[in-house]
Amino acid sequence: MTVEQTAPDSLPARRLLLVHAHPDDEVIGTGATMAHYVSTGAHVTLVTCTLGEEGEIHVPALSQLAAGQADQLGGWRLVEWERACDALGVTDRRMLGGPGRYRDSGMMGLETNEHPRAFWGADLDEAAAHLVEIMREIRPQVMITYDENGFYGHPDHIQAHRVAMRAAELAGPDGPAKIYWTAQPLSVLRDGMEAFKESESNPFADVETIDDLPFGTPDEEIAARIDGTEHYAKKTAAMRAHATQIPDNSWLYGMAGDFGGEFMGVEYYTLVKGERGPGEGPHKWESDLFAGLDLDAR
Ligand SMILES: CC(=O)N[C@H]1[C@@H](O[C@@H]2[C@H](O)[C@H](O)[C@@H](O)[C@H](O)[C@H]2O)O[C@H](CO)[C@@H](O)[C@@H]1O
Ligand SMILES: [Zn+2]
Repeated sequence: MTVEQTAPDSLPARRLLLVHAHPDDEVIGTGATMAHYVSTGAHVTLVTCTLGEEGEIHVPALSQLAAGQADQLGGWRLVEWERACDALGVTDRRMLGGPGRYRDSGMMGLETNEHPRAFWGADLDEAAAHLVEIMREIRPQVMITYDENGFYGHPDHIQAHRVAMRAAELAGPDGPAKIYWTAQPLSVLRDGMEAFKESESNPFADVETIDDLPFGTPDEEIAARIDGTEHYAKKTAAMRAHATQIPDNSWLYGMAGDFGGEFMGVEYYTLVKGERGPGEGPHKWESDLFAGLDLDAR
């Protein structure tokens, strides 16, 4: 956990800020991207908004930590999160407002959404102010967060989107010049559905077509494709650190098993602020989130 301020003049030239909702989101959606930028010398700052107190527990020996029993899952996931960040090489990792300030709201519509510290009910400008403070310290040129649906509709993901976008607005010139939202191209989802058809743990088992999924972006609306396949071992180690959330038989390991494919090793983004830099392929996808930026300008 980074607690001391980072001296502005000690910052590397490229600075990436990621805003996620729960411990484990960072690796599932952006683990390869984070490992890639750490390995190429950029400063990567992860801000996670809750401790994930309301999560499932896939480690039977820890089942009594659950919210309805000892209510210690948040503290345990904090340690999982630190270990996952260590595996990715991310040293600057922070909880929004400090560990425990905002609580995991649970799935949409549950009573836990009304908990007095539930992130879903947080005051937007108060929560954004914590992030503005980090932006003023780090001055990230690039920020990654979720789309307005939080990628799949979880209240904490939707709130993380709102807080991140509000903070970028309030931070003015210290805010990011480019903002990306996590995305999955429809072509990759289609390939994934085909690839998992015969698989025992199939994430697509409950859907007829990819149109039934709460996420998916037309390929032509994707702006960036970040290839982190060389960081296979780091991403898998980071996923294993989140053992309460990602069981050993998770379909995610099936995707990671095909790490060289367009699944876990490659991550995609839409660009919602800033100019798209030079790109490749039929849709001119950027292969670098800092493409087109004048890094000396900040
Ligand atoms: C990836 C992610 O955002 N996970 C959240 C999510 O977890 C889901 C939740 O436990 C649900 O009850 C399960 O059926 C589903 O499989 C899980 O992905 O919501 C949790 C509660 O808010 C959160 O702790 C977890 O990080
Ligand atoms: Zn989440």
